Amino acid sequence: MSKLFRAVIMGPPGSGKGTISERIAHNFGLKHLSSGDFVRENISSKTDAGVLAKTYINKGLLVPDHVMTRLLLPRLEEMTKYSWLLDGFPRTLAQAEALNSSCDLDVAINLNIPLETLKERLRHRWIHPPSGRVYNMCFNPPRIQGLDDITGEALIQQEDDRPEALVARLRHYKDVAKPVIDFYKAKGILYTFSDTETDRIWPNINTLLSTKIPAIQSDARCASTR
Ligand SMILES: Nc1nc2c(ncn2[C@@H]2O[C@H](COP(=O)(O)OP(=O)(O)O)[C@@H](O)[C@H]2O)c(=O)[nH]1
Ligand SMILES: Nc1ccn([C@@H]2O[C@H](COP(=O)(O)OP(=O)(O)O)[C@@H](O)[C@H]2O)c(=O)n1
Repeated sequence: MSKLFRAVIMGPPGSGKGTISERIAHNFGLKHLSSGDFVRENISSKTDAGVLAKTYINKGLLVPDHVMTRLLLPRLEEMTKYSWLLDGFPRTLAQAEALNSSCDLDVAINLNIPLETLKERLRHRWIHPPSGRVYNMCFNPPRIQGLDDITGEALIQQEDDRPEALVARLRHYKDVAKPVIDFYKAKGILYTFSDTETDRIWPNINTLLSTKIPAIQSDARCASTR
């Protein structure tokens, strides 16, 4: 049987994980699994995990490991036939270890973006919650201001992108990410990309994945979930 491709993409809030994941999903035909979207779906449908998660997100904190793994791992079990890219999970060493016991990763992409760039981007980030589509009023604005390109529905700014929650999120990210980065470095699968622009990072990621993915059988591929 041919091998499926499994990757994670890590980086602080605003580092471009969602933007780059969409490009990867589109170019390489992987499933893009966004942990942030899973959390938001659970919040909207008011599941127990969603109600609990919301109390942390509103404070700019990470959702506890046991809640995140309970949300995420069952979704991965539904994906055993597919190649996928997991965006935003793991965020902590405990999550990385839980993931490690359920599957073998091929690549861990780590986005290293300066703090000032992150702050600036998130100030301008607007999303369309039902689809998870992400816009930026400067970098990729919607065709009509304030409205989603596909549905014409209103865009919103997420509570946790507001400046009060943002600084706490960014600080917390740094503390918890270091052991995860070290974990993947020790496994020899860590690839770090540093720049202020997604468009400069993207060609390097594209080249890396082109060397890793061709071996995958075409019927194991599938379109992005979005
Ligand atoms: N100015 C600028 N904005 C970007 C760039 N890359 C992504 N963005 C925007 O920055 C925000 C954060 O990107 P996103 O992909 O949501 O990051 P994530 O939080 O890591 O998933 C979004 O509004 C993106 O449209 C870039 O190179 N330049
Ligand atoms: N592994 C994860 C993933 C998301 N989350 C929470 O869900 C929020 C939204 O996730 P996201 O990946 O869309 O957003 P960013 O924080 O990258 O902008 C995060 O800010 C965290 O509060 C978490 O706590 N742990």
